[in-house]
Amino acid sequence: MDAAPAVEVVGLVKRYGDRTAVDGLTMTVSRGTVTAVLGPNGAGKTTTVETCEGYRRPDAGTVRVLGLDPWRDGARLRPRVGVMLQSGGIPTGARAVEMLRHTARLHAHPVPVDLLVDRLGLGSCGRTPYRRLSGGQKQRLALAMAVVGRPELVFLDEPTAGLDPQARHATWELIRDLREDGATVVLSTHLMDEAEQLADEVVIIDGGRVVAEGTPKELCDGGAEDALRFSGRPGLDLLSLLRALPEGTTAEEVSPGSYRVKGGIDPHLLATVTSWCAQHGVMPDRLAVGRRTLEDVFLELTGRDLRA
Ligand SMILES: Nc1ncnc2c1ncn2[C@@H]1O[C@H](COP(=O)(O)OP(=O)(O)OP(=O)(O)O)[C@@H](O)[C@H]1O
Repeated sequence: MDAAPAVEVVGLVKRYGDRTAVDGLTMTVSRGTVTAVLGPNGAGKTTTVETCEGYRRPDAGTVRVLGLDPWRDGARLRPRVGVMLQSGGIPTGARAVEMLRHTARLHAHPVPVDLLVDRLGLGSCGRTPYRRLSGGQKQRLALAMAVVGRPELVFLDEPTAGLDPQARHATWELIRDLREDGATVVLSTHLMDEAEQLADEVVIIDGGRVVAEGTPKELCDGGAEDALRFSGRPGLDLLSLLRALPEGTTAEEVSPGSYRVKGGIDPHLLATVTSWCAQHGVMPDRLAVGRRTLEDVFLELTGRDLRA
């Protein structure tokens, strides 16, 4: 069997005019995994993924997808790779399920269309022209089109953006089943719970480079002593807080309005922080003690929350 990784990107550089969107990015996606690509807006996720899909040519570096060059070997890769686009590519007058049946016929062993229609709740809009579908219906149709050919590798760009919770869970189940069947899934997302729920590996991109990668557990455990975290209004007087805390404690504002206190976390320290907040009219929102969440890791690395 072909042992090449599903995706191997080495030193990728991509520029738009004098703007460098991807700046020496290196990442590997192992076969049979779900990898979440996270990053703030403008980090270079879409450019990287579009290069892997063969839509963009690298300015430097190499990209291999299933062992092939997506720019040159597009024709060989197309039947093996599913791509979910955020928009475009579908004629506006085409009827949803007809489009899906048409796509299925192009593949040797498609997933039964009725099954997909049922699982993604597309039954009610089967005869609706594409232009009349709601945003969520378009999104689900794009997902169905990406997976109907049983691809070995699927790229999903924010697959659940704008979906209601029910459709989101149906999508997550479908992604889990794809992995169960041995497919590799690369998904870009803004949703931490999506990454935490689905991803075997997480790659965090910022400024066109990978700033962290690993399993969600590795990323959350990495170098972290326990800390107390809370949110409040930005710009709290941390010197005043520190004066109330035992020596050796640190307190910082990791991003505007997000605070982290480290060192000797115990009930006494927790009480001191909440009492300081009470004295200063601060409601410590999302107060938590313990291991970092993926969201904390992201915030600490990029200084921004995912939607910033
Ligand atoms: N076609 C283009 N022409 C010029 N600049 C572009 C183009 N596409 C992207 N860029 C710029 O390249 C950088 C990376 O953009 P990219 O879309 O890859 O980031 P992203 O991480 O996918 O962001 P988002 O989460 O907002 O989709 C940004 O600064 C963006 O403005």
